[in-house]
Amino acid sequence: RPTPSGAAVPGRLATSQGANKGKRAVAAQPLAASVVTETPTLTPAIAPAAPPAARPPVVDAPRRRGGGRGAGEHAAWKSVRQERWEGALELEGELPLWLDGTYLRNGPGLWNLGDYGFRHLFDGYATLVRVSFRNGRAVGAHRQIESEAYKAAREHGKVCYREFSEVPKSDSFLSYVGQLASLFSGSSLTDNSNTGVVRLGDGRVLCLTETIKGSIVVDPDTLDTLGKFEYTDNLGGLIHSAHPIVTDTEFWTLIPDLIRPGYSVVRMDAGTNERRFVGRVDCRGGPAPGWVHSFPITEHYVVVPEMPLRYCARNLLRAEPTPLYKFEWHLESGSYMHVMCKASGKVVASVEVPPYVTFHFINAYEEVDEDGRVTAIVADCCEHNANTDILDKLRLQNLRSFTGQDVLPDARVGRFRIPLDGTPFGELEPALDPEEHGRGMDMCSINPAHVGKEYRYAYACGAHRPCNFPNTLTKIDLVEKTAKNWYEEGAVPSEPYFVPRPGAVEEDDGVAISMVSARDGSAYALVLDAKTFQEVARAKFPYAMPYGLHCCWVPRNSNA
Ligand SMILES: CC1=C(/C=C/C(C)=C\C=C\C(C)=C\C=C\C=C(C)\C=C\C=O)C(C)(C)CCC1
Ligand SMILES: [Fe+2]
Repeated sequence: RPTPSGAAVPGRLATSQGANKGKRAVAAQPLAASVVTETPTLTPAIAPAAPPAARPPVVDAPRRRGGGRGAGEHAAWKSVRQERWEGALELEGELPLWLDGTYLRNGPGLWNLGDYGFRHLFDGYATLVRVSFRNGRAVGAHRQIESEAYKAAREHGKVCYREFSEVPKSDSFLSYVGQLASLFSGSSLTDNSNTGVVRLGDGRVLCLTETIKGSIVVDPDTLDTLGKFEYTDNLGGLIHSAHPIVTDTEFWTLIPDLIRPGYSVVRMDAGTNERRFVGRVDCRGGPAPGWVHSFPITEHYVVVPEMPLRYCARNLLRAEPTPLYKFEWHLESGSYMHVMCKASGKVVASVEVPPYVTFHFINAYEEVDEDGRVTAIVADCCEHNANTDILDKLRLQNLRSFTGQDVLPDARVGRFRIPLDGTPFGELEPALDPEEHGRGMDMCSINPAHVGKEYRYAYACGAHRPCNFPNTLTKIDLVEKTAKNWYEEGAVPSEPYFVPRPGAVEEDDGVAISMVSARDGSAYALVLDAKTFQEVARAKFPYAMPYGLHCCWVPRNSNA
């Protein structure tokens, strides 16, 4: 049956009123077509195109379908059960009236193809969630992003592109040869943009992953997939950082060079699709660049991390996942931090630092002496104690089998100090006692007005132990070196996203919004007062919502 998007998905239509029957639900404005397109319980989240007998043999033994309703499995790790939904959300508490705009959250929400369950959290097809706030009310929605990878999987009932740990299974030697060829061209890599979502300075909203082809433009109101974001330059490359730094006027990103190990630092003006080359950083260690999921900038510099967890072209080609997926650990190669001047593209510092593992930089800023000269760069990140175990812990099987044992590896706020005076070494120390946030630390945000500048507060996910995944929200005070924590038994909260109050002067004047998947299968957008870190409201979805990664905020009429 066609859904409003035209996609054929098995299921039934129900109005949001039906879904919310008997509850105190208030619509922000009349919703013409508020629909649930739901798949019946325990049927595939995506219908296979052909009956199993007609499908080519599967090389890998199919894993038991994850995402079932098995007791003990948390809803955070189960595939979203509908292709799309929109409706008014039931409110508990009072939303601030100034909160006027749309919170968007991206993430890998669909980990099943028929009976086949994906392995890793990062493999899932992208699910975009929206919560629009207006006049103290909230309307929610979600929708699958229509990447080529997702559309092909839906059509053929199998993985057709190379995901984080999943690869297409060849059914013949010829198709294997074809796959190898497509791999070298990059065309077999996924465009499943399941990682970040950013609002560009010109108002376009982009969903992103680490492949350049996985930059997809979406409509923040309808959640329609509008098409590929085509970069009109000739910079090439297959992968980039999943987290560009975006301001009202520009977009900075890093493009790793896997052939001649290094990174291109590039910049794109708002309103254009053309990235411009700013400069190149050569790697100090080998055999490949370190993984750059994110990086920080300051007012005048771009910080380029080179960690010993490095890309591995061979692992990109492998049919079965290796222990570190597309990466390899090269402790002997050293760990480095490089600093490039934004204006000249020159590398002004390149220092060796203690080994580290990070996905997410929090922020960076310049340290100046009494004459106003920049003497060092301070860069903070969510650091996993130089331990790659976290990648294995994020396998779905591990996430779904929490037995009460404390298995989440320790993490901290790692603070780098990179001197600009030619000293060959930089420092890496915890910015505060990690016990303050339960030794869990990832998925961070800060007040956007402080990007690249001195700052005091960061919002992130921390831990209340024992746990197998970050299960608290934490507000870090980097001056007092303390944390305020939010915790609810059985809750799996996603990145707390800071939204400033319009006109705010103080850094923490605003709210932190997080989507929470609760143990009882419910899900809600939690709004915390960023100053006190106390709950002000929750807007409840009438169905379970899987875990998601990153968010952005689109203020109302920001483009008018
Ligand atoms: C890495 C490559 C690819 C895919 C990357 C994807 C899909 C996502 C990466 C997401 C990350 C690193 C998220 C980190 C989350 C950390 C958490 C929740 C930590 C919690 C710990 O306490 C492609 C697209 C397959 C291409 C090759 C490289
Ligand atoms: Fe990320």
